[in-house]
Amino acid sequence: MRFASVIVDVKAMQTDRAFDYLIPEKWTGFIKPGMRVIVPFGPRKVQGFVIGIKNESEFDRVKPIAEVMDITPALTKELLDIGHWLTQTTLCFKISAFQAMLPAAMKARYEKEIVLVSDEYRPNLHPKVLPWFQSRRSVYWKDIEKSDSVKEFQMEIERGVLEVIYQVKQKNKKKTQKYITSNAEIAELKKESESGSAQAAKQKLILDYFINNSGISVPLQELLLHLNITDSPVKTLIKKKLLREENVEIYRDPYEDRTFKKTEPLALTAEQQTAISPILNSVEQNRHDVFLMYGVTGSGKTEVYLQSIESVLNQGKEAIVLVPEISLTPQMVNRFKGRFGSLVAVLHSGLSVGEKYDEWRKIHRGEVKLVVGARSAVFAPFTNLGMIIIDEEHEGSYKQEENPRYHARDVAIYRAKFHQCPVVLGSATPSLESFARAGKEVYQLISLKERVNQRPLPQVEVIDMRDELRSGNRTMFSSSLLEKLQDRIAKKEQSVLFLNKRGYSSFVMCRDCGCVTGCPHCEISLTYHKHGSQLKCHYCGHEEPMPKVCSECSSEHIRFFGTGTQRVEEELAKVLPEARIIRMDVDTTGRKGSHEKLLTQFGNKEADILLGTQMIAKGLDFPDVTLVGVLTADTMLHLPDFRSSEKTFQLLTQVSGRAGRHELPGEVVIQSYSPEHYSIQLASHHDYDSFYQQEMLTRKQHAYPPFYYLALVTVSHPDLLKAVSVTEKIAKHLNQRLSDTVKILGPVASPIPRINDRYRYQCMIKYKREENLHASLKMIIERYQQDMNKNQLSISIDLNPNTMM
Ligand SMILES: Nc1ncnc2c1ncn2[C@@H]1O[C@H](COP(=O)(O)OP(=O)(O)OP(=O)(O)O)[C@@H](O)[C@H]1O
Ligand SMILES: [Zn+2]
Ligand SMILES: [Zn+2]
Repeated sequence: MRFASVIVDVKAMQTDRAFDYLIPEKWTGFIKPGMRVIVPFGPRKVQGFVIGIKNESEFDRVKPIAEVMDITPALTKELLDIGHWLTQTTLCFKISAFQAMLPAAMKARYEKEIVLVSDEYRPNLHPKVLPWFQSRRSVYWKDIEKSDSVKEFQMEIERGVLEVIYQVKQKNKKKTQKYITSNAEIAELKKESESGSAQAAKQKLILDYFINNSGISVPLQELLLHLNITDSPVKTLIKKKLLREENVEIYRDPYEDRTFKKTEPLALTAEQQTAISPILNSVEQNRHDVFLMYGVTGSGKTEVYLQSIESVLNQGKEAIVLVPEISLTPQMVNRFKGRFGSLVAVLHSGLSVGEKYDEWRKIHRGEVKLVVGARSAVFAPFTNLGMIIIDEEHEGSYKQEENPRYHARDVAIYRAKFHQCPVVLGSATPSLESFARAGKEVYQLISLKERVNQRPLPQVEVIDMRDELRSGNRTMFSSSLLEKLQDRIAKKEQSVLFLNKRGYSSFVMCRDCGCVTGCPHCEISLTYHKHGSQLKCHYCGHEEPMPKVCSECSSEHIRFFGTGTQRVEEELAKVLPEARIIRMDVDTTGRKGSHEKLLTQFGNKEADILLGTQMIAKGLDFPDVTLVGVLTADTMLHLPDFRSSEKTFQLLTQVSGRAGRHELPGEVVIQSYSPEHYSIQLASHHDYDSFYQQEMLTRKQHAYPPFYYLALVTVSHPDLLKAVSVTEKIAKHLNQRLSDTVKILGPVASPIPRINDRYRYQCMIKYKREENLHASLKMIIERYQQDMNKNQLSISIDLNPNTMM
């Protein structure tokens, strides 16, 4: 008898281990580690992952597996191993780790179809499989499941002649395309071709094509284009039964209606050449190195990525490129698709569940060699990885803020060690952690200090907005910025206006009593949305109409403050009526494809000014942009977050980097209420090195990363006293168990003390090396497991928190 060790989908401490299940006779040899199964668990049936197969079980009453969900393993051995590692390093449940590595489409139970990959494989199908495909190309798995041929099917799938497709229910039906195949022996085609009359010249052309490419199945459109013919001779040949047409399902390719102009590798500049050579070296020698490519904005990092990837693909290996969600702009995608065409899969949150799954399938089947994607693309199921690149490596979004709370950089390095291949971390403003590691030679530092062709970095002017106010300017545009905007319009050049929205939004305040309208469920002010004149809570989703009078003092002098992009757009229209403006924010980019449409319009010079939030800060490369204006540089500076200076510096450097990237020189205007702050001053001088020195001093002084590691325990409960008392006990427990070198801060209220009617308390642990930490934190979860299951208590543990919020 054979048994499977299964991790079940029940998220609790007691069930976070493998359970034994009997493998029914007919599934013996079929079930493999990495497959998902349905198993009985208590009175219910739950999903689970098989992590191992064994001949014995130490238990005597072992229940059998009820159903098999996969036909080939969903997770490779490597990914299973990563799952175990994630469990240990992020303290998540094993099941959460495994689920995080699969596309959403595979998290649910969908109908499975088995599809013949190509008609040419039909004659060679296994005799037990062949009858199913005699006159069809696809069969439902639920029909096969009942037969005695499951193992043969599995073999054929592993061989790549059959494919499993999960039918994700979608509004739009599957897409199909007409394919043309020859329907007769070559000899017959030849006979027809030679007998042809003059008016059948077109037919001869087609016949010769199928004679020379025997067995080919070609999309009709492609054939017509290739031979420069209409479809009527094809139809004639189909009527003569010499050809046959068939509708074939095509992938839902989100980029299909786009043509990508093929690009060739550029001749590298001397600096790029120096930068790429250690990377190529590492690729050639299959060595695991981590490179930190520190290159100023516009220094041509992307070209270095592209040519590094080329060397990996030439070796027959695969590569992963991670980019932050927000900079996964069409411009960025175009650069990879333009160079590597259909070898590229793209994964990001803008795709539908079905599209994501289709992209994932291409990776799983080995049809693509490169994936460009956001954070979770680091789990792409490649088996022969040759490189992982992380662009904008300093970005906070590489850290997942829910279980498993992993950082993509750590996963990338872990995978690259396994595959003995390099990791390239790229940024114009590396995170302090990474730069410090490069300083200690844990990472190899590669520097690109100049822009391509020695183009200068833009001139930056910092404006003190308090002075503007004093001199009577009450608008949100300093006179200098306004002048420069006018100048650009006159010269037919373009400008980018950036509004830093994070940590700052339009709130409603009573001018008589100063009362700010807050969310009734969260300790945070409501945000004003002009559309529908609504107030919304960005944490719990609560909505209410804009009040007419103050709820405290009944005054009618109630109005909204702050500068949303809509407000800026309106103000701009007043001071610069002639300007053509494109606004990009969550409201204008909500619909699919609108993001891209707006950028294309801007690229076509249909507007003078691109106005937007974070989403325009990165990755954009427009030749005629010669002015960048930052309206409010300091909105992030005062957030209760030890990274606020670093984030401000990074953001200002990135936005400034959008100006003057091509022939025309660029200029930047930064408006601020605290212009003397070092992160603003040093960003305006493009001085990363000094910023690094200064910020490291502060971090050292206050015992923050990279000098100390952090762990954050957040406790929440509807009852304030309960939240406080649990946090107190946790702090005490940690104090007793951990060494004296550890600093434990708290309990204190979280920066947002209440969300969704739950009070939040936290306790922060600062440590350098602490053997006992993981075990002690695990004990906490065990201790409170019952309370968490039954009494609405929630405890979250974040090792390496990215924000303190
Ligand atoms: N060797 C080269 N020769 C000519 N042009 C180049 C070369 N390398 C890069 N470029 C061009 O220089 C511009 C800037 O390069 P790229 O966008 O790769 O910089 P980057 O370092 O990735 O910038 P950022 O960090 O600001 O996004 C691009 O338009 C790119 O096509
Ligand atoms: Zn009031
Ligand atoms: Zn709320």
